Amino acid sequence: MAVIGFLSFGITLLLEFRRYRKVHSKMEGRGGTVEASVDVLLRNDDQDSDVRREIQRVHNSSRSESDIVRLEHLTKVYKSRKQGAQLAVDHLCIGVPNGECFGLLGVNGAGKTTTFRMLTGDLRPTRGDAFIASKSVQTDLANAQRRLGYCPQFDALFDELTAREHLTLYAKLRGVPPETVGEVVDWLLTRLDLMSYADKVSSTFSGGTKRKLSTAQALIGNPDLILLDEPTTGMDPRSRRFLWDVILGLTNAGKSIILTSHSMEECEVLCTRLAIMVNGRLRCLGSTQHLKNKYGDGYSLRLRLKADATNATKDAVCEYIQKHFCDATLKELHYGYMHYEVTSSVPLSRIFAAAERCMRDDLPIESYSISQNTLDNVFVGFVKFQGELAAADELERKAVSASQNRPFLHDDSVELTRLRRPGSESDIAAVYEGPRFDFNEDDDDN
Ligand SMILES: Nc1ncnc2c1ncn2[C@@H]1O[C@H](COP(=O)(O)OP(=O)(O)OP(=O)(O)O)[C@@H](O)[C@H]1O
Repeated sequence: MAVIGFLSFGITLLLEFRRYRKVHSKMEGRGGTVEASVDVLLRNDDQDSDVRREIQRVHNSSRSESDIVRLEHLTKVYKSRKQGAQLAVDHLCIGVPNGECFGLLGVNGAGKTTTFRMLTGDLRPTRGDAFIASKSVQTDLANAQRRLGYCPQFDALFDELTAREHLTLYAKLRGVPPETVGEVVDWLLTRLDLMSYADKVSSTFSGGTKRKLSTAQALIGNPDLILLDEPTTGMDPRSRRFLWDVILGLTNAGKSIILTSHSMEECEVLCTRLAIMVNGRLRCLGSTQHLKNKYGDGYSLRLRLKADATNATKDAVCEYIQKHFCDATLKELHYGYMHYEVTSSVPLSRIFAAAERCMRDDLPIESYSISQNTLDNVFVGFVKFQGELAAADELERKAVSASQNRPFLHDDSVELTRLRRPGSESDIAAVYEGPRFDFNEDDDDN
C-alpha cells in the first residue's frame, strides 16, 4: 500500500510539474521572448502613388489635423497554432476628415473587419496606432471609444429584446442622460424608419431590419466617427436606398464615416474617397472618378475562343490584337477566355471594326464583347491577386514544415514564418520570430 501511495504521489507531483512548465512557458516563452516581431522591409518598392501621398499627408500634422480619425501604420498579425502567423493588416495609413464617407473595399479576408476591430479596441494592434479625435486607441482607448459608433458585420442583437429596448439599453450604456434616453430612442426609431418594429422582439425581424437597428445603435451618443461594416447586407433595394439617404444625411451633418461594402454601386453613391485593400494592404486610394480614370480608363475587350483553339491559334489572336491596338494590355487569359484592356484614346468604332474583322478572319473566336470599364473592373483587377497569393503563402508554409519534417506550427521550437507581401515582387520579410506557445485555437487577441 505504501508503495502504491508513494507511486501515486510521485505521478501527481510529475503531472503538476508538467502543468506548471506548460503554463510558465505560455507566459514567458521557452528560451526567449514571446513578443511577436513583425518587421516589414522594402516598404515603398511598389506602392501606389496615391497611397504614398496619403501616408505623407497623415504624417504631415498640419495637413491631417482636421482628420477625425488617423491610422498610422496600423498593423495586425494574428498568431494561432493552426495557421501560424498571419499578416491581416499591413501598415495602414489613412486619415478621414470631418464629413467624409471613406470606403474600405476588398474581398473576403482582405482585412477590413480586423481594421475595424482595432479601431474599436476589440483587438490590440500588433504595430502602429490609430487616433480618433486625437485620442490614441493604444493609450487612451476609453476616450477614443467615446467618439466612435460601430455597426458590426454581424448584428449584435438579443433575440428577446424589442427595437426600443435595444436602443434604450445601448443609450444607457453609452451614458446618455436618463431624462433624454426616451427622446433619443424615439428620434432613432423615426430616423431609421423602425417605429413599426419598436415593440417587436428582434428575433422576428428580417435581415434588413436587423441591419437598420444595428445602424441605429451605432448612432447613439452622437459619435464623430461611425464605422459601418457592410451596413446594407441583406436589404431590399428600397431599404438600401433609405439607408443611403441616412448615411448621406450624416456626412452632410459633418460626421465622418468609414464604410465597408461589396457593392460598387453603394460606394459610388456614398463615398467621397475609397481605398481597395488586398491581403491587408492598400493597393489604391482616391475618389471613384479618380480610380476609374487612373485604373479603369478605356474599354474592356473580351474574347471567347472556340473550343478547338490550340496554343498556336491563341498566339495568332494575341498577335492580331497587338497589331491593331499596340497599347492593348492582356489582363486575363484562361481556358478559352481573353480579356484585353484598350485605352480610351482608341475610338470605339475602331475596336468594333477590328473585333468584327477578327471574327471573319481565320481566327478561333466564338464571340466577343466590348464594354466601358467600371469601378467593378478596377476592383476585380486589384483583388484577383488575393487568392493567388494566399495559395502561394499556403504552399510556402507547407514546404517549410515539410522540409523540417514535422507538422506545421505544432512545435514549441523557434519558428520563422515568412509572410509574402501580397502583390509585391519581393518576398518580405514580415516575420514571426520567437518560440511557439500554446494558443487556444483561433486565439487572436495577442
Ligand atoms: N481571429 C482570427 N484568427 C486568425 N486569423 C484571423 C482571425 N480573424 C481574421 N483572421 C484572418 O485575417 C484575415 C483578414 O480577415 P478579416 O475578417 O479582417 O477580413 P475582411 O476583409 O473583413 O473579410 P470579410 O469581407 O469576409 O468580412 C483573413 O485572412 C482571416 O482569415
